[in-house]
Amino acid sequence: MSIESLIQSLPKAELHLHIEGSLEPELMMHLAQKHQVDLPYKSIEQVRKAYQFEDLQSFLDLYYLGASVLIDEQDFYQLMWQYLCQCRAQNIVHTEIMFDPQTHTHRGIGFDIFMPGFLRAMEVAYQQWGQSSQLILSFLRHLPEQDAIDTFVQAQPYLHQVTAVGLDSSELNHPPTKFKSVYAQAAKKGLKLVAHAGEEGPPEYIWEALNELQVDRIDHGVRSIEDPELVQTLINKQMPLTVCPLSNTKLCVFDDMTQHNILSMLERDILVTVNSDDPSYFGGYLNENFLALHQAFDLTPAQLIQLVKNSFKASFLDESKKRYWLAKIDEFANNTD
Ligand SMILES: Nc1ncnc2[nH]cnc12
Ligand SMILES: [Zn+2]
Repeated sequence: MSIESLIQSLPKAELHLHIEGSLEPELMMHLAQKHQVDLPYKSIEQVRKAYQFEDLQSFLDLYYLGASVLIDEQDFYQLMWQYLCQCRAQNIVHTEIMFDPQTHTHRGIGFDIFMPGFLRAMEVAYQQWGQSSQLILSFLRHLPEQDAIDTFVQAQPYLHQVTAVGLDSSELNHPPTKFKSVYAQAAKKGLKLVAHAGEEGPPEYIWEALNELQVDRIDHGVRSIEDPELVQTLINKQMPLTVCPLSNTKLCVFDDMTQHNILSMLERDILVTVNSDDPSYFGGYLNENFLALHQAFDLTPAQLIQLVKNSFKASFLDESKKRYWLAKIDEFANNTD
């Protein structure tokens, strides 16, 4: 079987996906028209043309602008539904989805609007084809910690439907330690903890996420390679990194895909996984990320299978489900030798 067919047909998990970053230009333009939101784009082509980024902030500016078209429950339903349909098309059997409440509450759109929309789509996808999905509530790190604490209070009625909390948005000058109290509150409620660290920020931020926030996973973490002691710690702890290759090249974290360090990290036995981050802004969903890695590095089937297995190992699925999918992948790999 070709590696392209293997990428498509292996059952996969995705662990780093911002639902607001899956807003396709078509839906954005449709919702802008529906709600009379004034966007600086006249056509879908113009939206796509605007997606040239020089760093994380230049992307975030357009990402928040795009999210401004999401207003009512049906909009959030449609957004989630379209992503879950992509999961089905790409054979992503389990997904852990980040959402940014403050992006919406700051515009007067509350949890009572977006949560029912997200949850309804997740339920329909589960009923229709058994799609497995979980939610990660992510705090915006460019805002004060008190804002995150207030957001966490607003989230209380929905916490039983949330698996983890996360930390995203502008990384530089907003170290993980800033959010120590709200992470302690989330841990007390039994939530899992993840945080973006070492995307643009220094290895020190990854240390802080580990030691101060006590995270279960690091989102990105590609700058860990600059600190040998940190690398050894990640290996010893088998701390998962949710790496996003197309995102990293689009945001100029690496000059091009051949410079990416995910395969060197894999070789060193760091628990790296492949993810799409914000697929409509970065030019591809999960399979396109694997294909881009294949084009740059000529992936072997063994490397691909290891990366896919890592995503299940690093997931928040219960142990029996993890074992089920890991066995399925082994079975698949043995039958396609
Ligand atoms: N790659 C990324 N880094 C930080 N915040 C984000 N929000 C959406 N995508 C993000
Ligand atoms: Zn991200």
